[in-house]
Amino acid sequence: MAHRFQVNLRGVIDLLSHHLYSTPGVFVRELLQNATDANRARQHLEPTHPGAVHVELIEKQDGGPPTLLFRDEGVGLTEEELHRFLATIGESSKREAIEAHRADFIGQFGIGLLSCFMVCDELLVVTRSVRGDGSTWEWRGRHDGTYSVGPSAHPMERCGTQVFLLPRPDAAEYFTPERVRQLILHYGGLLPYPIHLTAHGHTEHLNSAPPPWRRTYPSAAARRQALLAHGREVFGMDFVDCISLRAEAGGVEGVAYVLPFSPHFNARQKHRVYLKGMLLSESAENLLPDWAFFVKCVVDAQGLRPTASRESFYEDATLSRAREALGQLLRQYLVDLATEQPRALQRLIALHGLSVKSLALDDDDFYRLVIHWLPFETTLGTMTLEHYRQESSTVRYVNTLETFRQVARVAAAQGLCIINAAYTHDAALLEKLPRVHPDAQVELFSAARLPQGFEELTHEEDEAVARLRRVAEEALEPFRCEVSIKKFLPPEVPTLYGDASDGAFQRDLERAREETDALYASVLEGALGKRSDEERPQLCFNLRNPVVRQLARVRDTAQLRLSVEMLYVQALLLGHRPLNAREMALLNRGLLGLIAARLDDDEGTGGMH
Ligand SMILES: Nc1ncnc2c1ncn2[C@@H]1O[C@H](COP(=O)(O)OP(=O)(O)OP(=O)(O)O)[C@@H](O)[C@H]1O
Repeated sequence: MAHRFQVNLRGVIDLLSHHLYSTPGVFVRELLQNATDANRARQHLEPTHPGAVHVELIEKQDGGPPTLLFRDEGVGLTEEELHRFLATIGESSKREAIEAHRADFIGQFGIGLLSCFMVCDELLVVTRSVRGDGSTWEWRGRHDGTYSVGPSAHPMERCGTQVFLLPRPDAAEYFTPERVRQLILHYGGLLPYPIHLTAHGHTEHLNSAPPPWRRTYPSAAARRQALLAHGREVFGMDFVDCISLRAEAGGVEGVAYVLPFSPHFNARQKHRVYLKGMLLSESAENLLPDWAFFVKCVVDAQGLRPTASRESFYEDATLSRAREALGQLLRQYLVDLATEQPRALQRLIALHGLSVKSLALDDDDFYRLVIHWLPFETTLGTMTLEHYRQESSTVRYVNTLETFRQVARVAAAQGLCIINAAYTHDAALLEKLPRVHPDAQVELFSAARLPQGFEELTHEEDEAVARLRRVAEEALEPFRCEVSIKKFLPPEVPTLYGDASDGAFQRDLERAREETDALYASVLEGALGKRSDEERPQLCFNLRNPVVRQLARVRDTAQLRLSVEMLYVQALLLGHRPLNAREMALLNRGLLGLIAARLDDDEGTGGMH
């Protein structure tokens, strides 16, 4: 025999309140939404019906928390509908509506009314249907899952529905006039039907003004001021600029605000989104393309679908078309800035360079428009690509921070401009340059090439450093590092360590070999074995440096070797390259050697008293 599932209502309410809804206050949203949907459904039958929502706090004689009443003049419910739609979780009349009308409703899941049980133990619905025989019916539902239906002792004069909420003592805070007013404005401030609130004998029309982007203004400047003021009110910050949004797909309308600070890379902004005038979420993330993280939006959508929690939009084809259209508007904003207000664009790039770079990477036309405005860090300071290309026909860049650190000082002293493209998107943007501007030359710069431009030694100098060269070659042979001695600027730099672009990779391989087991080591060995002599790293000594000149005169071979080893390790450390085990040992030996030599000196001269 088949049995029916039993649903424990308390459990379901608990589930909703803890996992689906962010706060008990959402019951106001659900009731406003039901009243709005009921008004709409009635307008489908009687197009001239005006529709309104009345909310009232009815004081109790005993001084206890007032009863809250939501009243509409919508379609109402028949006795049969009360049983079907109110007593069955997941049943919704809106799902049955014909396709053309279904999209007009906000509700669709048949669970919204349950949210009332987060703040009350008993719910009374009194209703008179436009489709019924004129009688008034009552449905009384309780949090324990029981309900009763019967004819009402208080017949309604007009069709519509009244929902009475009898507060639970611990939820009394939701039943004060201030709180109800604030919740109505928060969730329903943009709803298309007038919402009236009556409390202490006073009635107020709460949503009299249309949303700021739909109002008319005497001038574009007045509109901009009003929209920025709205942004300040909603998000509590002063935005740099505002961009009007409108997308046919999903019927989206609203404003995007340009953030006054640089957000984290790819930090998805939380947008305030309304669905048919009802606040859906203050933290919707999926509305804009990923690159557009420089704006925060307020939008109202007529044709997007909510998720069951109502707190974001459902990912479907319409949402993706809407996202695409909104992205186009933001792109157009940037294009207009580039062509009409380049200074404003530069200010925006200074704040939101990452967003702009990210879009330029995906979009060739936009790239062409903005690439020359984009700033890059170079060995000669930060400059735009336009500035760079005025100075040098070939764009040279390095793609790791280590290489940049290694070459920056020396390259700058030679007047060589090299871009640090280790930042997000920079290397990819530069590599794209010749594709978009065929005359541009772009080159990945290798630190090993830097010494090629250094001044060669004279014959006498060459002879004077012969010993230094020999000792250095022997000392660095175990590290497969070659030695050269030249003259370069600045004189304060004693050595420059340079390797080909894959040098760092080779060093990583060597370090990995030290740290892995035999089997894996043999695999790495294969990779290392392929390395040719041309790829060997090089330590270039600078004879302009006083220490190096002094070294050339040192007679004691052991002392000379120790100094060379220390300069080698120092050069690696300056490039922020991790040391391998042998290099660590070298550093330790060198430091201890220097300390010992210093102590010997002190003892010799009677340094300790
Ligand atoms: N004010 C009202 N006037 C007429 N019918 C109503 C009213 N409130 C609720 N109903 C009926 O009760 C049903 C269930 O309402 P409920 O709020 O639980 O779900 P829903 O609005 O259909 O969907 P959702 O869970 O998405 O809100 C509705 O589909 C509607 O038929």
